[in-house]
Amino acid sequence: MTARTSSETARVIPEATVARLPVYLRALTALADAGIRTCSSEDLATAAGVNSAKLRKDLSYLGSYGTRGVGYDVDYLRYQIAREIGVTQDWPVVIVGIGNLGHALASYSGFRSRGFRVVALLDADPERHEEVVAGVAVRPFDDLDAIAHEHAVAIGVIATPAAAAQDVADRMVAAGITSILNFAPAVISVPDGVDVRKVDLSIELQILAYHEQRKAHEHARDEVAAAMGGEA
Ligand SMILES: NC(=O)c1ccc[n+]([C@@H]2O[C@H](COP(=O)([O-])OP(=O)(O)OC[C@H]3O[C@@H](n4cnc5c(N)ncnc54)[C@H](O)[C@@H]3O)[C@@H](O)[C@H]2O)c1
Repeated sequence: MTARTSSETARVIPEATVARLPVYLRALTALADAGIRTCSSEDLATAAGVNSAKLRKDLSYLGSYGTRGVGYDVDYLRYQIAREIGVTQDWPVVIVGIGNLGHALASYSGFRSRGFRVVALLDADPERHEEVVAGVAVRPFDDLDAIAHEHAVAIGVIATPAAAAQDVADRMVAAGITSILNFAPAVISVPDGVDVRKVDLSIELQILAYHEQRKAHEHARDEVAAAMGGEA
């Protein structure tokens, strides 16, 4: 998604910082759940898995600098980040394609606790209609327009096969949806003003495979070097 601006100050936050804000929010929630009221930037950086200089720079975009010797107030920083991301408000979401992945997404309780309310599950297959997943009935895909308008839906999730993804995206855009989370392995085009985020776990696995391969090469090289050192 594009960088958000706060309604109060209209600052533009770099995209890389925006991507880390939810990580800080999750880390702060864990600290708050553990009863921790204040934390240093080092504590928070460790909990979030980033370095503390980067964390301080990121939080400075929110106008949050902490208090010298005290650190950050956990609850207040949570509120500031949640407000910046926009999760202090309720976001109605529709999920299209209620197969294996759609079921898993629809059943995930973590969306609601982060401010995302699944208002509808839609599928083109009549055999899926009237099934209820996590308390929400699966409805015909053709109901998208009516539902999007009724609930002022801004965010749509695509969990259909790749071949259907562009058509689903077009229908979402026509229904007034301006942010799309696409799980289908397809590149979709959307008009200006519509944000698309793509999630592809197989790409993440391939990145890990690359690192595994590099580690294996380094290990083999070290072994050869050790063997040659032993011969000398
Ligand atoms: N991004 C990831 O990491 C990731 C992980 C797993 C699966 N996927 C992708 O997610 C998608 C769904 O996978 P799945 O295993 O749930 O598939 P699935 O076949 O179990 O479910 C797909 C559902 O989409 C529905 N559908 C098909 N065309 C439609 C249309 N035009 N409008 C509305 N609904 C439609 C089908 O009826 C079906 O219920 C696939 O594209 C798959 O490649 C992505």
